[in-house]
Amino acid sequence: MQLKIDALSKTYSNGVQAIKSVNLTLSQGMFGLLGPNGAGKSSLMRTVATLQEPDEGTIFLNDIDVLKQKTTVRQLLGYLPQEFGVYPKISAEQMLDHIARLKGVGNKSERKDLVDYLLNKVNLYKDKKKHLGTYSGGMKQRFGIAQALTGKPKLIIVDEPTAGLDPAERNRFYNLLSELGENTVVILSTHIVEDVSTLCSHFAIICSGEVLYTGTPEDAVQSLAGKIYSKAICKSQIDQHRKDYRLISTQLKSGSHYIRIYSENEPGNGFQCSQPGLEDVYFNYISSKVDIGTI
Ligand SMILES: Nc1ncnc2c1ncn2[C@@H]1O[C@H](COP(=O)(O)OP(=O)(O)OP(=O)(O)O)[C@@H](O)[C@H]1O
Repeated sequence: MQLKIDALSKTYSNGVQAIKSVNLTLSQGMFGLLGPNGAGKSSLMRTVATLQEPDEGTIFLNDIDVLKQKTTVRQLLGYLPQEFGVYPKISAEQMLDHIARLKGVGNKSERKDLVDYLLNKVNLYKDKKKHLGTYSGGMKQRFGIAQALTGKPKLIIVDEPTAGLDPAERNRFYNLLSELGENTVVILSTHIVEDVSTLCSHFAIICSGEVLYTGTPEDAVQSLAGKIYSKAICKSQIDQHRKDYRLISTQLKSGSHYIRIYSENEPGNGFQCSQPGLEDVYFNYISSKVDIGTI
């Protein structure tokens, strides 16, 4: 399976250009689409999920023309949108049964087996009779994955699934997502760097509708080796350092302000060379587009 996006653009009627000539090629496995709020991730996801039209460009899933063969794509698609509404007075079991029926599983016992299998997979089997309205945020997200997996999808899109989950539930969710990549293209849209470093073999950084980087997390981090420097400073010195250096992030740790800068050469002035991380890669690209103080 391969998903190929070429020269995709979208401008909304209010004039916001949410996608700017995006080119991306995704193979099977987990692909992270990383970007700050408003980067255009959901616009891109909705377009790939056949829910909105671009102004220009093409998307192919193998030889299927995604923008033209919508019904074919929908049969192969599992989608967990950012805003995943549930019917509060229906149990998980009833809802999944209904979704399986909509996805064409007509035989009742086959459907029951499928629903049980999926609920077991997302660790909700024991809660299957509970109304969805009583589920916690993490349980709802796991249910969202179960519904996205109904019908053996070849393309799975999960849009910011870990936002708002506590660390334990996020871990549970990571484990679940890590199993999805085999034989499918999985696109995970997120603004959380850890989501990408934990799960994704490939990723892209997107900001203001543009793809700024695409590759593996390892290569991205390696490209910054020996170029990230850090030091602790007073808050009042931040603005001056912002002027003097290419400041890529500031962090408050135990009451002290730590800054990280990108520099091709040894900057002196008390800076220590620091091991780069994926967060540095992210901020390094994003800071070229937006004021990191606003991220
Ligand atoms: N239906 C719409 N009409 C007009 N503008 C829109 C619409 N949907 C999104 N936008 C704008 O397009 C830009 C990209 O938004 P989008 O939701 O795709 O980004 P995102 O990366 O998913 O952000 P977030 O993480 O906040 O959801 C933003 O400026 C947003 O305000």
